[in-house]
Amino acid sequence: LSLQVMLVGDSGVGKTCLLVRFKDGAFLAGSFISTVGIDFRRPHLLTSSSLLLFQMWDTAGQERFRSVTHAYYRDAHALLLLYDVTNKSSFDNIQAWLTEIHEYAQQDVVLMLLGNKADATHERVVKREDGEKLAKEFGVPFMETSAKSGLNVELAFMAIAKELKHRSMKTPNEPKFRLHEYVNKEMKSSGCCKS
Ligand SMILES: Nc1nc2c(ncn2[C@@H]2O[C@H](COP(=O)(O)OP(=O)(O)OP(=O)(O)O)[C@@H](O)[C@H]2O)c(=O)[nH]1
Repeated sequence: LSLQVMLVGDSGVGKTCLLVRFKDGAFLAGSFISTVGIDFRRPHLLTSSSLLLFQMWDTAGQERFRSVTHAYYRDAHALLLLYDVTNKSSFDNIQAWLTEIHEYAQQDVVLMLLGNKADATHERVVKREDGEKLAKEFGVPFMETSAKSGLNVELAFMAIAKELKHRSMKTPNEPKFRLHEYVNKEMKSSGCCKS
């Protein structure tokens, strides 16, 4: 099963880093090299019952590459929409990203909202509750992630994979996979004080 997954969101929110963390288990520290146009990677994920091949499209967040990325939305099975919890405008732009997604992506595209850089406690300006609220408003699953610490990275990709796998099987007797419930159950809190 080959799944086309696209990472979208403002420039600098950590799309490339999240993908590298998932693929190689490493964090790209230091200088920030902005993605030009679109970057293709092919990691795979082993679930309990099968090997899932991901085709990952790491898109450029910069405005000047938007027309390039629009062309790819149509083929995406899933979209990971990222904002940066240390950057308010990346959060404020989520609505605009959602409008764009509705315009260009397939109607049944699997969508998940991710608040990245959850490790950056001191620089945080967007509260987790704000992310949760926005996600609820738009009916999309949400979690905070960190490409730096690895928080929820595997889980985000695994949740997407499970959802897509269930959709592709189309076996009527199989209980429906509930992405929201799975995410809520499995999600690790990034907060210090939640029990
Ligand atoms: N603290 C922290 N920094 C991060 C995290 N993820 C990414 N960064 C930093 O944020 C900067 C931008 O990361 P990228 O992954 O290149 O951002 P991008 O979204 O791919 O940007 P474009 O390619 O321009 O769209 C880099 O300096 C990273 O080191 C994270 O989870 N925590």
